[in-house]
Amino acid sequence: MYTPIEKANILMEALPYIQMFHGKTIVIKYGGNAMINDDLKKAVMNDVILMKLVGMNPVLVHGGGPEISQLLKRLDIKSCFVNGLRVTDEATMEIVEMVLVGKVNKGIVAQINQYGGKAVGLSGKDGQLIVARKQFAITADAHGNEIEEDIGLVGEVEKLNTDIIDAIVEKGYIPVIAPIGVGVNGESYNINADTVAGDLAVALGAEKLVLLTDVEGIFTDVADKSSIISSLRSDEVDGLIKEGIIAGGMIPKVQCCVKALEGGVKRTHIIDGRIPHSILLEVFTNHGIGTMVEKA
Ligand SMILES: Nc1ncnc2c1ncn2[C@@H]1O[C@H](COP(=O)(O)OP(=O)(O)O)[C@@H](O)[C@H]1O
Ligand SMILES: CC(=O)N[C@@H](CCC(=O)OP(=O)(O)O)C(=O)O
Repeated sequence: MYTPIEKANILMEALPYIQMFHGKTIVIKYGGNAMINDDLKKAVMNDVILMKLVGMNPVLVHGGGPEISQLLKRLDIKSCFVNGLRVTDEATMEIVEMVLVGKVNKGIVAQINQYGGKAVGLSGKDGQLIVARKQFAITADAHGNEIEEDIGLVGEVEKLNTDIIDAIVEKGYIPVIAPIGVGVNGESYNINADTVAGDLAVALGAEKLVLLTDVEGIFTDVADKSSIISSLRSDEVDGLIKEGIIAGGMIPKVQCCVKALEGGVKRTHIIDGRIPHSILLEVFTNHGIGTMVEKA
């Protein structure tokens, strides 16, 4: 148990961070276990509500890959990934949009509102927020030559029209964004949620980008928990990828941090969404958690 003075000191630790981030935008990519476990879910929602109430502007971008895969399985549609991106034909796109926009997005919005926050859900179609174009996956043919592989309705961000976010934030709401893009002919595109979060952080001139994941952060040896890298410079990233130290799903995450830093975002963090209130610990305390990726 803490004494009253210890409790007061803990609260005071947050003051410089509240001052530093007052009026500033913080983009949070919400995904992984923190989206499945009820207690973790509640902790994330309350962290975001707290940030908003002390004058920060949190913007939540959510994933939902596991929920999409679950429904596809129930419908007997196979999930297939190339470079971590879901191959998306028309039938899959319909499910992706139903799950992300209809279910996940509205679920998050309802929960934030239930806990006393004010949230508005958007997909990339609302206010033409995320204009997208088709993305090809870069793979290799049998001779090792680089080729562009058609992965269907997977998109990349072409343009972000952030007016709708500005309007919502100005009215005191927390924007909750599903990573669905809209093409020039009104067609839907499936976009990786980390990518949307990174691009949006740049477009909004965010102070911070926080990516929640299911590991403690970036390790030099994934098998050795003591090898966590607490701070990484953006010019070290390519070398770690080439050496195979950063691999798999961590590659797009760290690359999206680098892109965000190059686009002017001050700080980017990859943190463990399995820790209750990990966002609070990162934003409001002296001992940030996970891995911070900073500009070289
Ligand atoms: N150097 C590394 N440090 C930490 N995780 C790594 C590293 N290299 C590869 N990974 C893998 O990346 C995974 C995180 O990516 P991913 O599973 O796509 O996350 P999410 O589901 O949160 O989007 C980790 O679970 C881990 O298996
Ligand atoms: C193109 C692509 O792969 N899109 C992702 C979109 C959801 C997502 O990114 O969810 P997570 O963050 O939970 O992985 C998908 O279809 O799974």
